Amino acid sequence: MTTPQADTHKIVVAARHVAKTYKEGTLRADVLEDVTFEVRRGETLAIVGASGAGKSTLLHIVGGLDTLTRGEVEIDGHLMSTLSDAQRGHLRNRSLGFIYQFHHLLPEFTALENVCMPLLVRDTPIDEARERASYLLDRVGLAQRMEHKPGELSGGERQRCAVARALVTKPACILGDEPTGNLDEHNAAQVYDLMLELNREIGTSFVLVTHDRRLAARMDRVLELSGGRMHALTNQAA
Ligand SMILES: Nc1ncnc2c1ncn2[C@@H]1O[C@H](COP(=O)(O)OP(=O)(O)OP(=O)(O)O)[C@@H](O)[C@H]1O
Repeated sequence: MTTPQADTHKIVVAARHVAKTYKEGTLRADVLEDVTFEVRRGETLAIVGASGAGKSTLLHIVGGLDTLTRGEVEIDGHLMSTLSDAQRGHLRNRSLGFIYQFHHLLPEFTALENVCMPLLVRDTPIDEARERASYLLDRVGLAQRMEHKPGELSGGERQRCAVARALVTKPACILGDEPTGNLDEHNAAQVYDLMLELNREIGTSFVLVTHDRRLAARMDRVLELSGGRMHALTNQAA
């Protein structure tokens, strides 16, 4: 079995010369001009940048949720552009996990059911799904909250549940768009602690978009998106 430390040279996400232009009638916005970056197995990367710089657009493209105008994206060794829609969907489900600013948990299901869901849709036997989901909920400090529905959890607890749900399939990389943007400083730091702990334990890479330079500085590398391009920043606390 591959240990988290092994194979750290493997590239799990690569964006090469990615460009994105939005066109609506005569309006044209060149949001991404030439974006290139790579993420290695187990690496944590923060993407910062001004509002409107194109961070969410980039994450959507990398996650296969939006199309690019030019360039290419490779996930876990597969070039997205060479895949059919079904294959792309399959790759996304198998290799990527997503965490958003708002948890997107299903309100009518318990925390345990929410975390089991990504495994059940892949036909994992229910007992195995429950065991894996319970383990992760325990790891994010929700062992006593598994039977609670999202409405019965605090904001921080809901976000920790979303972290467990994103990691339950052991994806190669998690993409997070302001995953703690809705939390106060204390809860945001706690969720980052957990993500970094689980990153070390499971070996899943993280690419997180954040406005918070201090949280960004806790990642292995920080890249700034500006002028439609990526710029490496020295990683030091703000
Ligand atoms: N579907 C769309 N059609 C046209 N323009 C869009 C569309 N989606 C985003 N844009 C524009 O692309 C630019 C980048 O938007 P994006 O949401 O990627 O920025 P961001 O860096 O994530 O910003 P923020 O930090 O405020 O969330 C913005 O100017 C936005 O108005």
